[in-house]
Amino acid sequence: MTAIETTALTKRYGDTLAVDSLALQIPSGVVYGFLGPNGAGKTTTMRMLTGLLTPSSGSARVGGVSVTDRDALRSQIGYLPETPPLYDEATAFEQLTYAAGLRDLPEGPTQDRIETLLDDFDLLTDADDRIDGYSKGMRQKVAYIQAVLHEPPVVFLDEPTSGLDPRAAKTIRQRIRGLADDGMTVFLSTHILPVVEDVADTVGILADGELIAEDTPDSMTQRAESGQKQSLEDVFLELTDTETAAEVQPNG
Ligand SMILES: Nc1ncnc2c1ncn2[C@@H]1O[C@H](COP(=O)(O)OP(=O)(O)OP(=O)(O)O)[C@@H](O)[C@H]1O
Repeated sequence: MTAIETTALTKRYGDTLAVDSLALQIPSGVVYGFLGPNGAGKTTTMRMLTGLLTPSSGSARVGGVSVTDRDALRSQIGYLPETPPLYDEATAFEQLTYAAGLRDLPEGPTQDRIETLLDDFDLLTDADDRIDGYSKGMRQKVAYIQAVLHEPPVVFLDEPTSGLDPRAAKTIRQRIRGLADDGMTVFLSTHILPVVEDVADTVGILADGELIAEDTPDSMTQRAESGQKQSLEDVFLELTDTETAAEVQPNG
């Protein structure tokens, strides 16, 4: 089944073409690494795919639901945005219980699941403290749990390891892989390329709102001429270097 499908998806902000006729076909059960330089249009794409921003033109379906059908979309997706929506005055327990309530999750099993997830991220002993006393990494952990609590078929993660210590970052990496292995689809945007190299099944590179490359990490990093491997970072820098790109233009 196709988890994310976009057709000529486009977003303009005045004269700025932020996303330009994007065509994606992402099957269920994969981790899709969505890369691009600053300002490439990644956040704009994710906001359209999560129903937070109306496309200027084109269409998109997530979990079989049109992104314009926001009510139906809510149960299909989880979203960890760059700036997580948390209530500073709430404790982690309260925040997650509230999020579960908004989604009508059954109380008993959900409380157990919240506790298990908090424990997995070493947060259980802090779970009754207010979020305004949390470090950036602790907030990030709560926001991640909130995004996956209802086990949505498709989850969008924007820089999920931001502010996390190496152990917590490793836990998230393993979980991302685990989610996909359980059949969920993970749309992952990050500037930390080794994370993508490690967990992604497919990598898409966006530049100036256009998808300029899409392949498996292995194929992308295999040098066609020499047969040698290069890093995903090298590939990214080569593909998104506008000066190099201009140099290889015919007659350029
Ligand atoms: N609300 C807005 N109003 C006007 N222009 C915007 C708005 N949001 C984004 N843009 C512009 O759209 C383009 C894409 O921005 P976007 O935030 O989607 O990029 P990004 O790939 O997520 O960047 P980053 O990696 O820096 O987070 C940029 O040129 C940006 O200036």
